[in-house]
Amino acid sequence: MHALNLQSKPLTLADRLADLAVDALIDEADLSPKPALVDRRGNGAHTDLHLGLMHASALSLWPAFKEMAEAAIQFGAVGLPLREALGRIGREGEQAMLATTNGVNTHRGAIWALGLLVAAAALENTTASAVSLCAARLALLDDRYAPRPLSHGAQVAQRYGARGAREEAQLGFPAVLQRALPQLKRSRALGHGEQNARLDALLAIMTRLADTCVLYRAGETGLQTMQLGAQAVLDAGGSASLGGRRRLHELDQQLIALNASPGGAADLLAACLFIDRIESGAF
Ligand SMILES: CC(C)(COP(=O)(O)OP(=O)(O)OC[C@H]1O[C@@H](n2cnc3c(N)ncnc32)[C@H](O[C@H]2O[C@H](COP(=O)(O)OP(=O)(O)OP(=O)(O)O)[C@@H](O)[C@H]2O)[C@@H]1O)[C@@H](O)C(=O)NCCC(=O)NCCS
Ligand SMILES: Nc1ncnc2[nH]cnc12
Repeated sequence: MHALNLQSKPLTLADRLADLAVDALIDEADLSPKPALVDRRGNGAHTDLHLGLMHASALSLWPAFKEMAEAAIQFGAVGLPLREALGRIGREGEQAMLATTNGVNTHRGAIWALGLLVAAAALENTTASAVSLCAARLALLDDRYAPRPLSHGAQVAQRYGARGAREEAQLGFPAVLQRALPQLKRSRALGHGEQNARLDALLAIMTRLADTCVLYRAGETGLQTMQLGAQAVLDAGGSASLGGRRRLHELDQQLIALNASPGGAADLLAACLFIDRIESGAF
C-alpha cells in the first residue's frame, strides 16, 4: 500500500513516482536494526531525531517529489531549464521539511538523491543504469541559482577532500549501482529475507562510502570504524547470520560511542529501494 494516495481517480506517473520515493524513505526509516541510525528501536546517535519525525518528514516531501516528476515530464529532456527547476523545487521541499521538523535536518541528502532519481525515472527510464545515468547528467549541470552555504558537506570537503552527496550523484550513484543493489539481490537469492537483504544492502553502502555526515561528526576514525565494521558484518555472513548479527550489534555500539551517524548511507539505501522498485516494474 502506498503512503498517501487514497483517492480513487487514476494516479498519474508523477503521483506514482512521488509515492515510490516517500515509500522508500519510510521503508528506510523503519528498517531495523540499523547501526547508529533512527529506526524502530530508537534514535541511534541522534538526540534531535525520532522515527515519528522521520515519517512526518518523508510525507512532507511528497508534493516536492511530485512536482519534480511533473517538471521532468514538462521539460521532456535533461538540460539546464530542468536542472534549475529541480533546484528550486528541491529548495522549497527542504523548507517544507524544516517546517515539519521544526528546523531539524532529516532528509536533505535524500531530497537531492531521490529528487534527481524521480526526475530521471519520469523521463521514461526504467532500468537501474538508465535512471542513474540520467540522474548523473542532471547532477553535472550547474544550477546558477543554488546558494553556496558552508554546509557540513562543504566543511568536510575542505578538511578531508571528500566530495560527498554531489559527487555520488555526478558519478551515477556507484554506492547504489555497484554495491547496494547487487548485495540486495544476492541476499534475497540466498533466502535471507527482505529485511536482512535491505540491512545487507545498507552495510554494502557503508563499506566504501565517504559519508560526510560521519566525517563531520567523527572524523576519519569514525569513517574507518563504519567502513571496516560494515565489512566485518558482511564477512561474518551478513544480517541473517548469528555471527553477522553479533558484529552488527558491535558496530551499532561503536558508532554511537563515536557519535557517528551514517545519514548519507541511509539516504542511499532509500535511493536503492526506489531504483529496485522502478526496475521491478512494481509501480
Ligand atoms: C548537493 C547537496 C546534497 C548539498 O550537499 P553538501 O554536501 O554541500 O551539503 P550537506 O548539507 O552536508 O548535505 C549533504 C547530505 O547528503 C547526505 N550525504 C552525506 N554523504 C553522502 C555521500 N557520500 N553520498 C550521498 N549522500 C551523502 C547526508 O544526508 C543525511 O545526513 C543528514 C544529516 O546531516 P547533517 O545536517 O550534517 O546532520 P547532523 O550531523 O545530524 O547535524 P547536527 O544537527 O547534529 O548539527 C540527513 O539529512 C540525511 O539526509 C548529508 O547531510 C544538496 O543538498 C543541494 O545542493 N541542494 C540544493 C537544492 C537542489 O539543487 N536540489 C536538487 C533537487 S533534485
Ligand atoms: N534513519 C535515519 N537516521 C538518521 N539520519 C537519517 N537520514 C536519513 N535517514 C536517517
